[in-house]
Amino acid sequence: MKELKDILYKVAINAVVGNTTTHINKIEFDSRKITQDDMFVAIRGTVVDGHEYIEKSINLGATAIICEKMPEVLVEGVTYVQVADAQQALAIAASNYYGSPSENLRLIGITGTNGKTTIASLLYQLFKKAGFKVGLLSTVKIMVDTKEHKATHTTPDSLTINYYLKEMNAEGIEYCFMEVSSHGIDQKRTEGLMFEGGVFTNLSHDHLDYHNTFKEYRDVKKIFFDGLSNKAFALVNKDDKNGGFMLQNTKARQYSYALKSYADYRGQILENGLGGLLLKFNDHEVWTKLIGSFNAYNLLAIFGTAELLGLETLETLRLLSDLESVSGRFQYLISDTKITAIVDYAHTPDALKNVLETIGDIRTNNETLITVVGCGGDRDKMKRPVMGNIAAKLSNKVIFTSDNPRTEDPHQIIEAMEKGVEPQDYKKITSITDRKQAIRTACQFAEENDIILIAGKGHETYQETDGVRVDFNDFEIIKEELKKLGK
Ligand SMILES: CC(=O)N[C@H]1[C@@H](OP(=O)(O)OP(=O)(O)OC[C@H]2O[C@@H](n3ccc(=O)[nH]c3=O)[C@H](O)[C@@H]2O)O[C@H](CO)[C@@H](O)[C@@H]1O[C@H](C)C(=O)N[C@@H](C)C(=O)N[C@H](CCC(=O)O)C(=O)O
Ligand SMILES: Nc1ncnc2c1ncn2[C@@H]1O[C@H](COP(=O)(O)OP(=O)(O)OP(=O)(O)O)[C@@H](O)[C@H]1O
Ligand SMILES: N[C@H](CCC[C@H](N)C(=O)O)C(=O)O
Ligand SMILES: [Mg+2]
Repeated sequence: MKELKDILYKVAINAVVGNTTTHINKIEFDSRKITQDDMFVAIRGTVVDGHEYIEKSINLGATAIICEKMPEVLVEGVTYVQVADAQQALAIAASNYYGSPSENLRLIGITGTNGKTTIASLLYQLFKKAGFKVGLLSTVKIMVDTKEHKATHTTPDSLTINYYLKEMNAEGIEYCFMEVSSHGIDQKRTEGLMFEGGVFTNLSHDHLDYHNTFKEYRDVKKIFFDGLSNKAFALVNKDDKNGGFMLQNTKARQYSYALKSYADYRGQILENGLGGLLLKFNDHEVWTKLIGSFNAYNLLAIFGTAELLGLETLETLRLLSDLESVSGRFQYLISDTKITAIVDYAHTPDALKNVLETIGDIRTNNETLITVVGCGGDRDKMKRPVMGNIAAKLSNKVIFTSDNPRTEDPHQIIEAMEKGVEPQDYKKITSITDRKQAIRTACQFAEENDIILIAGKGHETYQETDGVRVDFNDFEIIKEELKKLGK
């Protein structure tokens, strides 16, 4: 129980009707979860308007309502608080309700199109290895030091974020690394959090179904850096043309990392093979088990962050070489007949191109590269032909298949991917809607030393069709299928 006026501390309020000394049991933004003495925050969503559920939430016991528009009929005994932005109000209220937990640990946010999960997860691993208690909020999972919780979003809603940060406080956690998605920024999920640092990875075509234009997407990412305080640091990838843009209006101390230009944290790839990466960071050589040139960027961002957080350089370098790959991020196995199978979460054109080029770089002989890939339903339709094009161009054989069709017809998604394929690549492509069958076919095609890439679903342990999720794990399936075929 907390007093309403304490929960509303620093919330920009336009009007109040009723008593703000009333006691609130908990905060909810979904009327279906309301119980007696809760506060309901009405949010205009992408599907429905939460204002339509005000009456229902009062019937269920809500005694305080936060809304952008006052209802026409006000109920006696209920406190109504009108705000300009309910999502922002929710985030600030959530932080107040849980006792400003972000101020009691060192919170680092990682944003950008690709690399967030990799960087956040590896920073978690690195700081754990350095002996600290660490928290992680990521696409793959939420970690409260060693306790694992299921993640439903890359950046959860503000109530969930603050709930876990509070858990982290109780556990005595010192560092927390979190992914900050563009949806998260746009929906103000991270508003009111005290970040000690922000890291920018890169920006490329993604989520244009949600953000309409690339400019809008880029501007949303910048809002995160605009919001950092002068006590925070901002670390950006200078090789990305939007790196500098992110820093234009930030109050934070500014740092950069780059492989191709001069930066505070400079990197160079000395060796790049299936065995790992040999890198030079500033003047130090470091060997890592991670593979792929894009991981050189991720590792450099990690190196810079660790330095900015005060870890000792040589200790950081030692820990970097100990890091293990993140689940579903260039995760690979080599079979008995020396077929290399790689599972990767590349689900954007840029990520797919990167992964395929990376495999191209580390191929030693002329092995056949077979790619199995699909595109998710109810997501950006523009990326489908682009991904189809890239997959066909950069592989020897391609099997187009389903990712998570969600509510869409899988055949139509595959057709859209096929449309991007150039005539000279037609002969490389096969389309098999059933993902398991597609993986099996790739295994049948593969001969000794060949490489199979299964892209798009990475760590996911399900496949979603028509709102139903069935167990599905690319890595387990490829392992099984290769074994069944005696390969
Ligand atoms: C498109 C999108 O981002 N949607 C998010 C949004 O939901 P919404 O706007 O659709 O909500 P809505 O259904 O219109 O409902 C509006 C309001 O009415 C309320 N409501 C609704 C029904 C009811 O009976 N009673 C009621 O009170 C809802 O609780 C909500 O507050 O707000 C919800 C609460 O925070 C999110 O869970 C939901 O994420 C959905 C599930 C989602 O799929 N999001 C994805 C796209 C996402 O956020 N992805 C990013 C990462 C992407 C990436 O980088 O790859 C992420 O951070 O995970
Ligand atoms: N620095 C990078 N630059 C480009 N591509 C990358 C980079 N790091 C990882 N990738 C590729 O992008 C895919 C997604 O990586 P990761 O999960 O780390 O990104 P993310 O930003 O968390 O993505 P999401 O928004 O989907 O959660 C990886 O599977 C890999 O193929
Ligand atoms: N966070 C991303 C993940 C996409 C992963 C891909 N497998 C898909 O289902 O489209 C999203 O929800 O858009
Ligand atoms: Mg992620």
